[in-house]
Amino acid sequence: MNTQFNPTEQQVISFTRPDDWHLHLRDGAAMQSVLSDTARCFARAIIMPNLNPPVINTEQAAAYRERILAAVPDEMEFEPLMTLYLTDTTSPDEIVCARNNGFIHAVKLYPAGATTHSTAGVTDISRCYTTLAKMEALDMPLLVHGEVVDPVIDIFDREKIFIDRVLLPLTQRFPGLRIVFEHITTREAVDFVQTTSGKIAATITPHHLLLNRNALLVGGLRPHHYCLPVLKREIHRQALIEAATSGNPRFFLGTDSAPHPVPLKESACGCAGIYSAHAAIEFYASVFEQTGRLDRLEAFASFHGADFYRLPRNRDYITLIRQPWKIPEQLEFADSKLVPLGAGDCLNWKLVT
Ligand SMILES: NC(=O)N[C@@H](CC(=O)O)C(=O)O
Ligand SMILES: [Zn+2]
Ligand SMILES: [Zn+2]
Repeated sequence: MNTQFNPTEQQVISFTRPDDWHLHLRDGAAMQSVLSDTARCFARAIIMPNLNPPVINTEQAAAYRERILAAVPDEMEFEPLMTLYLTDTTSPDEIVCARNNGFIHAVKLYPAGATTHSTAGVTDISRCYTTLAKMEALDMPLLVHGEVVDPVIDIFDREKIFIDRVLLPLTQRFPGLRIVFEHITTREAVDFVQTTSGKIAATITPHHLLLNRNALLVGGLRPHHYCLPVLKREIHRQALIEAATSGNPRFFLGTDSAPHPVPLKESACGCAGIYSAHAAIEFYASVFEQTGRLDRLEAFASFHGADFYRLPRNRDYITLIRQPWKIPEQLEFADSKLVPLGAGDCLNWKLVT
């Protein structure tokens, strides 16, 4: 670690307060222990609905929103942007209800069995066509966990194949539907988002920018680097870095911060999910700095997502200073602990709070 002062290096960055466009807050005591990590930095976040049981209607989303707001520490401000979990039986009327409610900003598609808490997800997208048509008509965005669940498809190919089998046909059938391809992990996903004529954007996580699959598998199995979609080869990580730092407004920040307690990660069958909220903006800053594109961090973190969701950009600012600090090995998580992304590592940037 080089902590010597280098006068040619930028020491402070200030920019418009960012939002997190993909976040798992969980519920109850678990939510209570992670919420301030997000609220210290982000003004708003798109809240994933994969609770157990999932958030499938407007009433449940409104109640969840109230629980989140009640858990925000007094000295912080934070706006949860709610989503509904799409099922085979979500009705067009439910979309109308969600749209009229005003707090619901999107509907999330989990292919059944694709990821954590997705058993109630969609078994066949054609069952949702009338509901998707209503979303298109009411301009309600669809958020997508983009992986096929076909057991014969290799796990490293599940995103790529999802594009051809599901996403491309979906954009052709519903050209007016706004879609966010969540937590993209492959060069193919980057290419698709860049070139499609559909109204598509994508979120990119800090862990997929920082790590390739060696971080999961070399030198021993590292369960805290296991997430879905699973980490990919270095060429894919490079494509994601290029996309995130390109200035293209179709790419924006979404941490997919997904906390799980240590015993469920360090297990014979460990859960998918990486926790990054404790240092999210600092992780992104280090990636953008390494690429020589700190000047493009603000647009990626604070403008592109708000513009896509047609929400006003935030008006206040955050400041990061160059101050090396060590990420804790563990954090409290309800009555357990979690191991955060970068545990024990040093970060050069620190958010001033
Ligand atoms: N990303 C993950 O690996 N896990 C997420 C679910 C998801 O976003 O797919 C979770 O809820 O734990
Ligand atoms: Zn997902
Ligand atoms: Zn997620």
